[in-house]
Amino acid sequence: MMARLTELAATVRKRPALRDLLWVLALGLIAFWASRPAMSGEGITLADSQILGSICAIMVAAVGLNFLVGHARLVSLGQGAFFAIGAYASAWLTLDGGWHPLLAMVAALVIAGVIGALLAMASMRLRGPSFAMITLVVTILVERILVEWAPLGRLSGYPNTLDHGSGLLEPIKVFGMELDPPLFAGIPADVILAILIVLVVALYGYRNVSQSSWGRSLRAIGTSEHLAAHLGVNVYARKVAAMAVASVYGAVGGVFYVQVFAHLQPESFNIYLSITIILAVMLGGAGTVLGPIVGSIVIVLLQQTDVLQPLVTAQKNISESWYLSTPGLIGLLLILTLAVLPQGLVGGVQGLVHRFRPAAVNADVEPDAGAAAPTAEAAEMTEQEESPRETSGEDVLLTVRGVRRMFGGLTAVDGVDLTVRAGQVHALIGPNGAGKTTLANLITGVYAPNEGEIALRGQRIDTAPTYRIIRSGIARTFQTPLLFGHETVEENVLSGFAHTGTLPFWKAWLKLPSEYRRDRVMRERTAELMELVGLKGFEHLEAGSLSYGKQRALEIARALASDPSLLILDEPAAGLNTAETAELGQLMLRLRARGLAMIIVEHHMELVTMVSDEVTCMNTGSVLAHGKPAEVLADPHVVEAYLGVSAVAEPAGAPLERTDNA
Ligand SMILES: Nc1ncnc2c1ncn2[C@@H]1O[C@H](COP(=O)(O)OP(=O)(O)OP(=O)(O)O)[C@@H](O)[C@H]1O
Repeated sequence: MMARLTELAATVRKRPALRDLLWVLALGLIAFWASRPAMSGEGITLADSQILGSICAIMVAAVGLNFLVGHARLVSLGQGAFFAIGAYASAWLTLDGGWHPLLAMVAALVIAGVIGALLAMASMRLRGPSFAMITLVVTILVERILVEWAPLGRLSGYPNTLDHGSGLLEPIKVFGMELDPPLFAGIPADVILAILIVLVVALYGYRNVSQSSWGRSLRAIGTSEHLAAHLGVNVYARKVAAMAVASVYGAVGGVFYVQVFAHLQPESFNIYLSITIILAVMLGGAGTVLGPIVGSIVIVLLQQTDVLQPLVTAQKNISESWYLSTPGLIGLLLILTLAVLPQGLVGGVQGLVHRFRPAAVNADVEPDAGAAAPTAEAAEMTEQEESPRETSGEDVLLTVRGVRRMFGGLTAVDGVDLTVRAGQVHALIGPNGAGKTTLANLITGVYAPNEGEIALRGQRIDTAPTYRIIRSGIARTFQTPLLFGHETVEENVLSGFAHTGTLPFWKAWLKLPSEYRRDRVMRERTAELMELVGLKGFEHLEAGSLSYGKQRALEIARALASDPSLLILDEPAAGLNTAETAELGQLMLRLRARGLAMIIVEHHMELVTMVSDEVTCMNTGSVLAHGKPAEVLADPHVVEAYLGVSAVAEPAGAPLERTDNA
């Protein structure tokens, strides 16, 4: 029985379409179960309909906020403001504008999305507390506008039959069905059903996005914007889009609210609403798919039912004057939960599952055999690949001409020339502070040169932003590995595909069949890359749990996922032991054999000698020597720059040892 269940689970895991279908079915069943009291003969009580409606409204707003807070790590205290915009705009357009209610609802979402995007454009250069403060101010501002702007003030207490003559609105007619008068409390049965259907659709799209390359791009932004740009993501545009999407989801919550409560008053949309939504995300587990869903249910039940009443009574029995009422108890429970489970309820459970999973998933991997060396298949692949290279070695891929970069009074790179040919490895060496990393940063657009030109295949790239340079065929790794530490090895490699930067939101949301196909291709390629770099069997481990050597291999696999024509490796051997360095050398030779051009910034001279075709030595920002590895490493000026002593005192051609960063 158990074996069958495990087999079944494995089958489901391997079939994404089946898994997604089961997810939607499960959601649908829960929604159906939740709507039954409302649809039964007697009907749902007003109180229960409002609890259910609140759960739906907070849930949809919370999953939208999760894009910002959980994935992109942009803490927004403004989700309540977009909730309010959705509620008021849909009510106002229906009531005062005389719009068809459905059209008014759609327009309300568009208005919220546009306001969200404009706010993002104005504030997205900010991060951390500054961004949170801006969103807090927006929440307060929106509440004040609702209180003080006369046309909206008239909506308070809606439906106000005296002001609007709208005692009983016409039913909404949709697909031949008639929904009971909208915005009118007391007859909410089919309104609840409609809300549940919209909720299931919204959650399905939310899950699709979270698990897609679009979701990965947000997590990349949350980890490091520098990294995200090097994965081909237009960070600014993606943050604006994420804010707009989150705002629309917030507004959907407001639209739900209006339909269920049929009552608008500004106090319902103050800062506590924003706090409730963000708490739902954090309590459930920011960044997880299920977290905000679970968090919303828990927080609304705690706030709106009397589950905590026995605790209040128990305290009162001890002291009539000193006790915590429901809001105080909710606060205390939240603090305790987050103290025990900092990743939230769902995040905490997932963390536990991960802790026990590696042993099972990697039971077939022998720690040292599988871990330290590429598999036999990879070795075989290597032999085939190490046949003569197809590139001529004469095709110029990258040219750097007279590039200069200054930081204040310091010239970090001073008139450097460099040529990298297709399929060749070009090593950049030089003592600490020579300007090597700055040159790599100039090539990938982190800095713009003050003077000079950089061109890839003859096309100038020195004025292009990083994400465009990456998309034109350059990939890189970093001096200190930049990985998604809490995500699996496989997810890290998947984030390297160009799709992370180019997938449109609507395609991620809808997840059309073409996306399933693309996902399968990316996963197959990911498996090949992991085998190539010696990470086979590590797919499901957390990247942060890998050894330093494996982390560097993972960074290389991720960089290779974009299928670059030039790979820049910044000190790939730093922190590796001798065996790991030798393995890295073998990997680089295999990549070179495949025709991949590389720039390697490195201090490890054995590795440089082993893999490079040309070497450029920099010192104090300038090129000191350039040529074949043996010539450059034996150059007395290079020896002197490294050892800090006159080369005359050294025996000619003495092997150069690293003196720094060992
Ligand atoms: N963003 C920056 N702002 C100011 N100074 C910088 C910046 N980046 C680099 N520098 C300076 O530019 C010089 C060159 O630094 P760079 O990191 O390029 O050297 P490097 O050759 O890569 O050294 P290492 O081998 O230690 O990595 C150093 O003096 C450094 O302090």
